Amino acid sequence: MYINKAFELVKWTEGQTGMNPTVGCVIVKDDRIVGIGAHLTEGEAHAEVNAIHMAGTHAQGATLYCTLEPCSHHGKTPPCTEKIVAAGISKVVYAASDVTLSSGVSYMQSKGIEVEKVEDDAIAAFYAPFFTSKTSSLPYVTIKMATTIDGKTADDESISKWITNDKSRAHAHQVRYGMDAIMVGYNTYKKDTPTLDARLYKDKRIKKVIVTNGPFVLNTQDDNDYDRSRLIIVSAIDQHIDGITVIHVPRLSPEDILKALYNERIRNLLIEGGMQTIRTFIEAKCYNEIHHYIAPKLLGGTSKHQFLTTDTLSSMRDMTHFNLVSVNQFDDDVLLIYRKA
Ligand SMILES: NC(=O)C1=CN([C@@H]2O[C@H](COP(=O)(O)OP(=O)(O)OC[C@H]3O[C@@H](n4cnc5c(N)ncnc54)[C@H](OP(=O)(O)O)[C@@H]3O)[C@@H](O)[C@H]2O)C=CC1
Ligand SMILES: Nc1c(N[C@@H]2O[C@H](COP(=O)(O)O)[C@@H](O)[C@H]2O)[nH]c(=O)[nH]c1=O
Ligand SMILES: [Zn+2]
Repeated sequence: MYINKAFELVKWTEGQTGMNPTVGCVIVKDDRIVGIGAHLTEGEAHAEVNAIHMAGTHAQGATLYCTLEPCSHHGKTPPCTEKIVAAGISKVVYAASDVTLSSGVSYMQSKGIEVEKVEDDAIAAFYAPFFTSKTSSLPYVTIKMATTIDGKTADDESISKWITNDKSRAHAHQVRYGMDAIMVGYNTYKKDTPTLDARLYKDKRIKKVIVTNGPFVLNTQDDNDYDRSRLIIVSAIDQHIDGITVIHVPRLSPEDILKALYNERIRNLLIEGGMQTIRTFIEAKCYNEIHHYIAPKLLGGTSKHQFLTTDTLSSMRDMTHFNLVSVNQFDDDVLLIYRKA
């Protein structure tokens, strides 16, 4: 139960720790919370250190609950395990193992601290993108699309607002909130001038990435009211645009685009379309999850704006399989979340 309180702190501070994971920590003594802490800013104190600071002398003999295994390495700050020992904590409970760093568990145990790992599916799922990205040095890629039941993403005039209902779109904003960047193809940018923010959460931090063969020209609407520092243009041609980050990726392959975005400190990437862009990432197998919102509507027509068309039809033998992760319902809409099998 206290581990869930530590996870609440993670949800409050999600998205503000740059390349570091968001971590929450609660210190409990005699069934009373004596310290709480979160990692608030990259380069500054870790969650455990903030919680220990708050607990003061109450940390002596207390149990520390942390969403992530306490670190044991000298990074931008000293190891939390040393602070935990020095503070006199007698038990540490954590949920997610830090697979990218050497473990501090045996060090804490050697100092007489009881250490327990609890299994928590929600916390494990929360950290999976972080560790996947850190071990691959590529962003964790979520592809999102909103379609009718016949798989259409826009009408004949390329208008797509709106296929899904308000609740689905509010959920999509919640997903956006956890992202470092949202990417669309140039056609979607030209057609929609999407804001690609999590405005329901008053979030202005997420980068907006547009992929183009170039040259890129800013839409009038963006020219007037857009914070240019949020824009990243991934372009096949070298181009300079005042106040905007333009990354030159000559071949524009999904692999090269992802490497370039990781170098821009993007760990968690949402690709929102359009379907030409999504197709190149699906065909190159450059994604980790697919979020498919389906509205109970039909648009009909041929292959135009069909969410996925490919040159060849797979055989039963070599078709792509997915694992269904979850099914969510928003009034009449559904959201299916898949991962590669
Ligand atoms: N329902 C939904 O979920 C969504 C619907 N939409 C709708 O989809 C429509 C637009 O989709 P669509 O026409 O498929 O286009 P896209 O938005 O996918 O844009 C395609 C263009 O992006 C550039 N591009 C993207 N990736 C690459 C790459 N890897 N290599 C080279 N160029 C790349 C190229 O532009 P260029 O060569 O010109 O530089 C390409 O022609 C709009 O009507 C929009 O409203 C969009 C998003 C989501
Ligand atoms: N049409 C459609 C979506 N479309 C996506 O949302 C973008 C607009 O985002 P914004 O300008 O931030 O509100 C649009 O360009 C496309 O990427 N999303 C959905 O959840 N449901 C929908 O029916
Ligand atoms: Zn630490």
